[in-house]
Amino acid sequence: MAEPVLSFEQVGYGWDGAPPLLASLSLTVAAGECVALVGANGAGKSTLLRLACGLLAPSDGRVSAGGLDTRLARPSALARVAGMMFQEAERQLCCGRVRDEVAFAPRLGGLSATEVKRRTARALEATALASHADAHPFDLNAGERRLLTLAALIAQDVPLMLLDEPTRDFDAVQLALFEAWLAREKSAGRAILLISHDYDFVARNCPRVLHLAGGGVIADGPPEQVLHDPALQGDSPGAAPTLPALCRAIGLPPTTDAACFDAAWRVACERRAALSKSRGEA
Ligand SMILES: Nc1ncnc2c1ncn2[C@@H]1O[C@H](COP(=O)(O)OP(=O)(O)OP(=O)(O)O)[C@@H](O)[C@H]1O
Repeated sequence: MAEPVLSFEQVGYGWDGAPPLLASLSLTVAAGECVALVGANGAGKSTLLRLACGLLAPSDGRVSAGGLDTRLARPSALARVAGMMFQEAERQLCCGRVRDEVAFAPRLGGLSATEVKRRTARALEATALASHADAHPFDLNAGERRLLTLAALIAQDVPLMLLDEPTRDFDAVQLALFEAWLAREKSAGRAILLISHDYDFVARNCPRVLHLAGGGVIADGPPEQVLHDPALQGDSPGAAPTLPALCRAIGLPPTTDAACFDAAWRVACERRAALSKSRGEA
């Protein structure tokens, strides 16, 4: 079997002076997987993403990204295998022009001027930012700034992308663009680990969900299963995706697929009508 793009082996991590945040945590993410990391505020999700790309080093265990031990690999080598979108886009923007921001990683990676230009143009096109190429990043709106961080990752062209609440600034059009991009990346074999508190988004886009709580992964499975775990509901009450929550409320098997819901609802209605008829009810 191919080596996973990301692996955590018995990883522990704690901030100085605080109790351990993560303990004996193991997980793997393979090429082509789009995995959501969910859990309560403060569970350690952003910390886990920073460990995954080597911005933090584990106190115990081993983190490997693209086959590199993040504790031992050079930052320049790690930047060729993993890239991260921060929770606040502003915190990772460092250039005065949109096109320079997108070109930053390829340029730093020593690529030829032609390749830097090609990647930059492609990333600006994919994120609908080409018309803003000469703008200052802080003159963009919040969703566009978020798209700019995505463009920078696209230009970095890494096998592992770590996205911290990628959809939080998007309007409906930007969200649709992002979801279309995600679908393409999954089929192209990119490994994506993302954090989200939007469980409808997760149910639509992530076939696998990890629930982080108490320092470890306490559930790992499809959204229908993990997002309805009472433990997660306890962490984030009322956050279950709306369609499965509706199924649950009216006694149908949970689904995130509108067509399946429709079919199950019709069958339930027909059964109910047949039952009423057999009882001689009006
Ligand atoms: N630089 C830091 N120094 C000390 N403690 C920190 C630091 N960054 C985060 N923490 C603490 O670590 C814990 C986990 O933070 P983290 O941001 O990883 O959680 P999270 O699950 O991503 O939360 P959220 O959903 O609110 O973004 C929190 O208690 C936080 O206060």
